[in-house]
Amino acid sequence: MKTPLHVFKIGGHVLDDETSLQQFAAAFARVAGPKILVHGGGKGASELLHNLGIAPQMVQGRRITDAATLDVVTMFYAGKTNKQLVALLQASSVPALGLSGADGNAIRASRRPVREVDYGFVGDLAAGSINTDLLRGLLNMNLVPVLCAITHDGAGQLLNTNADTIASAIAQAMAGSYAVTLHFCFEKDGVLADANDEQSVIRRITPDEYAQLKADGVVSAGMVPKLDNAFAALTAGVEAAVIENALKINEPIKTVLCRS
Ligand SMILES: Nc1ncnc2c1ncn2[C@@H]1O[C@H](COP(=O)(O)OP(=O)(O)O)[C@@H](O)[C@H]1O
Ligand SMILES: CC(=O)N[C@@H](CCC(=O)OP(=O)(O)O)C(=O)O
Repeated sequence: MKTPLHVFKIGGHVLDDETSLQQFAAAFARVAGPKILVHGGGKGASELLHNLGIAPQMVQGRRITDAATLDVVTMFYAGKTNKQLVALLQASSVPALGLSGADGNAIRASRRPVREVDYGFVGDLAAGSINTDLLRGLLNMNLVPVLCAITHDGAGQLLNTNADTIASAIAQAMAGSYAVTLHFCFEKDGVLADANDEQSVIRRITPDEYAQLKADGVVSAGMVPKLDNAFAALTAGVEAAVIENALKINEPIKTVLCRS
């Protein structure tokens, strides 16, 4: 029997609000057993870039990351956001250890090739990108790795990688030795059948139902890459994938994704 491992991802809206973050940290502390946390911060990064006079640019959910943008997001994700989150987790007695993908060679990426769009310093993850030995070693020391969206190419270049993709890649890579549950946490209680009705959580979704929800436009925007990443993880051997409210991770309300 494989040991259970919980891989959590939290995103922009929750990270933006200190009260929500404190509530998440307290709930996260109650999750038993080995766990890993991946965080984004895209919403705050866009606000900061805007304030610095750099126009944020997103194409298909990925940030066009020129050299100036890379500097800002590195300072923001690997600096302020990661360290503030680690401090709040420590305050909730979680033995958190903050890492970028460069630290301990945790996540190696390759710069996205220029095709129709030049994404700049955006990193894609291939098989073998995740340093599973490092993560296993940290978990065996009873530490909780807290990873941000900054990766590296192994030749000295930092890169910006979507945090949902990182969480899914970690879940898939760790599935060889753990029974992994992947949790995508955000500010709603799950995937909603009606975007205007917070009570309309769809409790389970199969791949066929997902295709229909996407075609009908019920699932759109940032939820599409989240569900694509979650279903990809299920196909690649992750035991379970859920979409849930970051403030209610220990409550039964959530969307559970099913293989069929
Ligand atoms: N059916 C749906 N149910 C819930 N959220 C949805 C749905 N379709 C689209 N969304 C949108 O997807 C967003 C989540 O994606 P995103 O903003 O990228 O999250 P994060 O920054 O947490 O990764 C929600 O805030 C919501 O606006
Ligand atoms: C390449 C790319 O798009 N990177 C993302 C990384 C942060 C992220 O994914 O944040 P959320 O999960 O909060 O959206 C970005 O800079 O927005």
